[in-house]
Amino acid sequence: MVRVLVAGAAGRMGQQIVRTVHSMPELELAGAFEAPGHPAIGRDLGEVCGLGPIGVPLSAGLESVLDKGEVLIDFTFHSASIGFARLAARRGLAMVVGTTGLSADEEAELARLAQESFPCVHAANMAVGVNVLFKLVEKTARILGNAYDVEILELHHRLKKDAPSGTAITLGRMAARGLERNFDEVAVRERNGIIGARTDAEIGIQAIRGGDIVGEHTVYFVGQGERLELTHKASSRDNFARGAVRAAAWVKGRPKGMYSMFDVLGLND
Ligand SMILES: NC(=O)C1=CN([C@@H]2O[C@H](COP(=O)(O)OP(=O)(O)OC[C@H]3O[C@@H](n4cnc5c(N)ncnc54)[C@H](OP(=O)(O)O)[C@@H]3O)[C@@H](O)[C@H]2O)C=CC1
Ligand SMILES: O=C(O)C1=N[C@H](C(=O)O)C[C@H](O)C1
Repeated sequence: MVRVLVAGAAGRMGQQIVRTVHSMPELELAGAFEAPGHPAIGRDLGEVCGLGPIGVPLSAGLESVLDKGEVLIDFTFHSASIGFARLAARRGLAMVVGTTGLSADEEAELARLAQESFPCVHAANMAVGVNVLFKLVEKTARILGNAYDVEILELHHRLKKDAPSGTAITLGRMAARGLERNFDEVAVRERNGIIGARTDAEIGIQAIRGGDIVGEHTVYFVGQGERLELTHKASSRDNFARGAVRAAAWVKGRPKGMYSMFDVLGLND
């Protein structure tokens, strides 16, 4: 039995994770919370998530449920995730972090805290199909090489706060790895005005926002006279949540350190 805590449990991903954990007998929904002051605090979590009453209240803040759980699943907001990681580090609480939009400093702090104090799975996308796409993009970039321009397009719902998506950034990093380029040096995140010809090395990323698009990513390898497009389309949040819950079961009892979904899925070369 894995005792799971869910951060941001009234959010889009939080609700989906609650429903997924609730459906799995090998996992126990030990606690769930929103930030103090959230209007749903005190309500039955099952009511909040459309399950009907389950006898678990939505609590106020991680500290109020910290002692009840073994693994914290976090899909919230970059600054909140870092706060949770600091608390997890003090208690040795395992974490699954799906939150995107972390700054470079926050990414580094999360990695340092995990390496020093607790096991953590961190991935911009927990869907199996996207993690296969990450591998395909690295391999495709290595095969096609410098003769093909790499461009990435991502589409998400109108309420998404960060851009470009964490998945698009990871796709860029995988392409850069395959091409032996430094992604941070070659990434181009916006184009506007008289920008001149495209450079050979750049990897472009564009973001579209609208309606209720769950998440779509395409990597274009554009050559002379042909192009290859690799696309993933999510039509529900279920695959993200199932990946996160699989990671939670996997990470319990692991040595402290930072892990990815490649570790969880056995996709490391
Ligand atoms: N790795 C993956 O597979 C995926 C990652 N994501 C990422 O997950 C994150 C959340 O996405 P989504 O669910 O759509 O966003 P939502 O805004 O719907 O949910 C986030 C929830 O976290 C809450 N929250 C914010 N700060 C705190 C805090 N300090 N303590 C407790 N709860 C807090 C929010 O409350 P409030 O509304 O009051 O701010 C909200 O309920 C994003 O970064 C997104 O990119 C999304 C899908 C898949
Ligand atoms: O905010 C979202 O919705 C999503 N965010 C993740 C990201 O930024 O990559 C993953 C998924 O595409 C949905």
